[in-house]
Amino acid sequence: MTDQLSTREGVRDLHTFIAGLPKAELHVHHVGSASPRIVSTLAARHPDSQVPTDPEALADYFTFTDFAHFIQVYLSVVDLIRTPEDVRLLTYEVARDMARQQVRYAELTITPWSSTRRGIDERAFMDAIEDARKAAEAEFGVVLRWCFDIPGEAGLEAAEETLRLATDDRLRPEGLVSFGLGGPEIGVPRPQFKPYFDQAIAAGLRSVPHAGETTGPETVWDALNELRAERIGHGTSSAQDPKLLAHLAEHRIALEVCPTSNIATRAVRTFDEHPIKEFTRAGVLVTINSDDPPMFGTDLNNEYAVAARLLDLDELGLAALAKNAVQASFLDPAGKTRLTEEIDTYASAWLTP
Ligand SMILES: Nc1ncnc2c1ncn2[C@@H]1O[C@H](CCC(=O)c2cccc(C(=O)O)c2)[C@@H](O)[C@H]1O
Ligand SMILES: [Zn+2]
Repeated sequence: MTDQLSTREGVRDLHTFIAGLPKAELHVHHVGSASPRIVSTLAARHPDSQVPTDPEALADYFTFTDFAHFIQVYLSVVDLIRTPEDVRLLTYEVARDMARQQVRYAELTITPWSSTRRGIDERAFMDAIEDARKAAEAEFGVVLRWCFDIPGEAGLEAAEETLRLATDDRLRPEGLVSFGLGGPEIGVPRPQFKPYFDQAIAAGLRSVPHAGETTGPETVWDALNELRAERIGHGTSSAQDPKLLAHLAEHRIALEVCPTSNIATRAVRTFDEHPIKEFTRAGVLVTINSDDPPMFGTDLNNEYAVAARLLDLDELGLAALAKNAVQASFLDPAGKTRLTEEIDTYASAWLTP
């Protein structure tokens, strides 16, 4: 641990630095970002729901025994989103929470199939997220982009439908940049989704599947070779395969690392066993993300603090991590330059006595 982190003053300083650091987030789920404040509002609209609204009860409810339990609880929150106005409220309020953390740009993973299959009109769904995106940019200064993901466990019908929602010219939202794959990995082999990723890529979307979160490095290879992944969601088990690490580093395939999520879902036992250090040592482009922050009792700022501890980083190291996310993002080149400069300006002002 650095001297700076080992003193109380140093920790506070580093936390203050992180809180003001302009950031980009690449791996964060729409429903998984519903804070207790948002959950309470939605639950008040739909009082028959099982989800507790009291923050203490909610913290208990969001304690998971394993990944399957996490998905079960996650789906109970999905059940709270029943109308286009719920979709708009969730999206807009998530952006408000991001702005409070100085997040300037976020690629938010949305599972549209979960909402349309529950009866929300697809056109109204797209209008709701787009309306929230525009309002969030104008009012909070947060630029949002969408990743539509296939809920893998729901099978090929869900894949087909997600592809249609993502590529039909009459539906495809302006903010959509990428195509993903989420949910459990065990028993859900990645290669079966190849035709859907091929078509999404042909339609101009970028490939960003989850892989290696709950299964081994072969799933990450499948994501690369079959789904032509440009970034990997989690990729935690890549650390078990030195050839894979070298491949990721050489091809600048970024990992979307979500440390607290990995502990909360029991994908990794303890923070000290988290492979993030192996990734950076191998020269892999590491980005820091929060995944489903309120469900895991975290936020993006806390994930940067965790990374600082695990990687022994000072302010410049943290600024470099923030710039990794900009580099690995699907922002246009001018947007990347602007945000990178904003991070550099912030760090130099902080470090200038
Ligand atoms: N850490 C994570 N790692 C992986 N995924 C994560 C993570 N966090 C959140 N997700 C989300 O969970 C969804 C899964 C939902 C799902 O499989 C499913 C199955 C059957 C029915 C339904 C339904 O809606 O009725 C949904 C994924 O699409 C993804 O966006
Ligand atoms: Zn995720």
